[in-house]
Amino acid sequence: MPKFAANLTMMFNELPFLDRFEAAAKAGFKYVEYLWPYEFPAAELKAKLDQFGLKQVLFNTAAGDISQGEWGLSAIPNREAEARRDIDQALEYALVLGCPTVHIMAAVVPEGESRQAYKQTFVENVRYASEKFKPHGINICLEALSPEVKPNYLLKSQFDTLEIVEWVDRDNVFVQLDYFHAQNVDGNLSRLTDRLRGKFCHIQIASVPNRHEPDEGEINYQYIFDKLDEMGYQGYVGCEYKPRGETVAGLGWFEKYK
Ligand SMILES: O=C(O)C(=O)[C@H](O)CO
Ligand SMILES: [Mg+2]
Repeated sequence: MPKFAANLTMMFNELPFLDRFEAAAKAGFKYVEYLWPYEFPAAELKAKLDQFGLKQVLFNTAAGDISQGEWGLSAIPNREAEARRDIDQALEYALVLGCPTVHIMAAVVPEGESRQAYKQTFVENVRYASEKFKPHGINICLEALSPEVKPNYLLKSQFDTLEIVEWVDRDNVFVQLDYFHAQNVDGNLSRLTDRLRGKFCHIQIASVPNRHEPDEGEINYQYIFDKLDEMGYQGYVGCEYKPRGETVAGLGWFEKYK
């Protein structure tokens, strides 16, 4: 049965962020993920995890200056020093939080820039991170984002991500298989899951097209969850969706998994 993680960035927005840990635990979650921890001291977040018996299973490297359209620095040529500081910071947080996986964000590729140069830079920074994280048993995942969500992001298709993972060629670097983006770009989710077998270490879910709870829309998630069980998938499934309304009211789908 899948191990579901509440995404505290997207869910429980009725509450201030630091109150979402208790809400997630009360709703029956044992695991949490969220995009970025850096607004808070790692020790404060760890105390929240411990207070409510939660395990942190994923977070991201810093996004850069979102107001300037940045969405990750690790693929931007000539910004390697900043990217590697972000990677080092992510490692510090992962060690305090006891988090097994970090999503290294790539970058948006501005019109006219060389995608190949961005890919090369990303590979080199991910290899740097792999070496730093490996002694601590921490995995890295890389994620494709659909253009409707993040236009011109370096990774669009799951096969863009697979190309980078195989190019990096390190045993602690994997695909972050977000079925919302995968359905929007690649489709054919069952065959895609088979093709990525052994290459993904973290999954995220949301309905398509509205990115709500997984109990609506065009993806038959029960079929996907059963397939993951049959494959023996042992990772986590991040609930990275925007609740239709009040978060707990939308958790009927989750009842049978508690
Ligand atoms: O946008 C997503 O789907 C993600 O999982 C990243 O954390 C942020 O782009
Ligand atoms: Mg995602």
